[in-house]
Amino acid sequence: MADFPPLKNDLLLRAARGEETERAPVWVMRQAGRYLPEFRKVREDHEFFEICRTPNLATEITVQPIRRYSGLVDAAIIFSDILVVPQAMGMEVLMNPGPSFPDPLNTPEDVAKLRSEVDVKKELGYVFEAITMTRKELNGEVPLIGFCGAPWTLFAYMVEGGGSKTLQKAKSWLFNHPNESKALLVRIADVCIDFLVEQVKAGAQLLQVFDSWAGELAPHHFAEFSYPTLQRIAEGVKRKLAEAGVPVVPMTLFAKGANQSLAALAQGAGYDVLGLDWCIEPSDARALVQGRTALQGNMDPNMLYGGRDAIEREVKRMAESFRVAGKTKAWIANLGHGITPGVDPEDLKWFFQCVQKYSRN
Ligand SMILES: Cc1c2[nH]c(c1CCC(=O)O)Cc1[nH]c(c(CCC(=O)O)c1C)Cc1[nH]c(c(CCC(=O)O)c1C)Cc1[nH]c(c(C)c1CCC(=O)O)C2
Repeated sequence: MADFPPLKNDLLLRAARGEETERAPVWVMRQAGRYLPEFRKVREDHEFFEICRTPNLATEITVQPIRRYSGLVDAAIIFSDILVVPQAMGMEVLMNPGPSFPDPLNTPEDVAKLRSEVDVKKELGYVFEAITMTRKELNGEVPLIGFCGAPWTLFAYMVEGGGSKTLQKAKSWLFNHPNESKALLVRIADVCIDFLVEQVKAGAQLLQVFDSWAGELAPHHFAEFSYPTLQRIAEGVKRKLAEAGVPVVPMTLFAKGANQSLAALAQGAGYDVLGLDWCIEPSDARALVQGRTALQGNMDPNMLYGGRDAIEREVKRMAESFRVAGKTKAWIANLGHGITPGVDPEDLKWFFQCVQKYSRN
């Protein structure tokens, strides 16, 4: 592993380990994105996946919000996309403007079109290069988060061929071909494990798994189809890191909409942090996880369109609801999903400032 500048702000890592912190660390999902004029400027000249594949561009965009919000934001997340894993498995993915797969998996026979062995170093080496380059560029200012999509969410994109309101095709697979579906979910999980392990070797200091479509499944279907592969990833990553003699990093699971499954996830999925969407009261989530995991979240991203007073009231309320016995502890402040393109960057700055103010112990 490369030698990196010492970390100056470890709030994120301490909160992820369940510790009390002087204030809550804060970052937001999609913080390097279209709401930032400096991001849109780079996008004028470069395609989305071109940026992902060009380490110095991915590095530049990853650090844009860290520069703009210096001292206010406590983590960077590597600029990439969850759909680089289906690409590594041999699928073509376009971004125009949403994701689309020209040749999705229509039937279980189509699985034969995927690469039988995926060498993540060969297919996704550009991500690892970007991570190493970003760690150097960050100069220890904040920790760097690596990530991947959850098998169920990736499976849904690979079968649907893009976004979908109903997930009719993906669910038809689950219900008509449960065994083939589970086999594919495990195959995706195993690529995710190698991908996350290599991200840590390249310099990622915390890992997040995004199960954006978790809430589309009935809780018992989530338990049957998604949970086992989420557990496989947490177990596999931690075991492989330990075997390689690499310090194990904290892992976050963001299973959007799976609030019914929080207690089960905290019990046995193997993650250090569970991310929350805004549809659950933080104090209720605390009761469900019983102190077994830290929590991340969870302001409704659309609150950022509500004006400064509303943002301030909401952050104050959220910070109180996340407290444990009156203290800020085991909490990573964030939105309940990604920030959207229309947000005024100054309103996000206000959100960060409010978190710093109201989460102080
Ligand atoms: C489902 C999903 C995707 N990608 C991702 C998810 C899981 C999180 C979630 O649920 O939002 C994860 C993701 N995508 C992106 C990141 C980068 C890191 C970050 O700042 O959070 C991360 C962590 C960049 C991106 N990924 C994408 C953009 C915008 C693309 C552009 O610049 O035109 C960015 C900044 C494109 C993307 N990528 C994806 C979609 C559906 C879209 C189009 C819709 C949209 O724009 O929000 C797939």
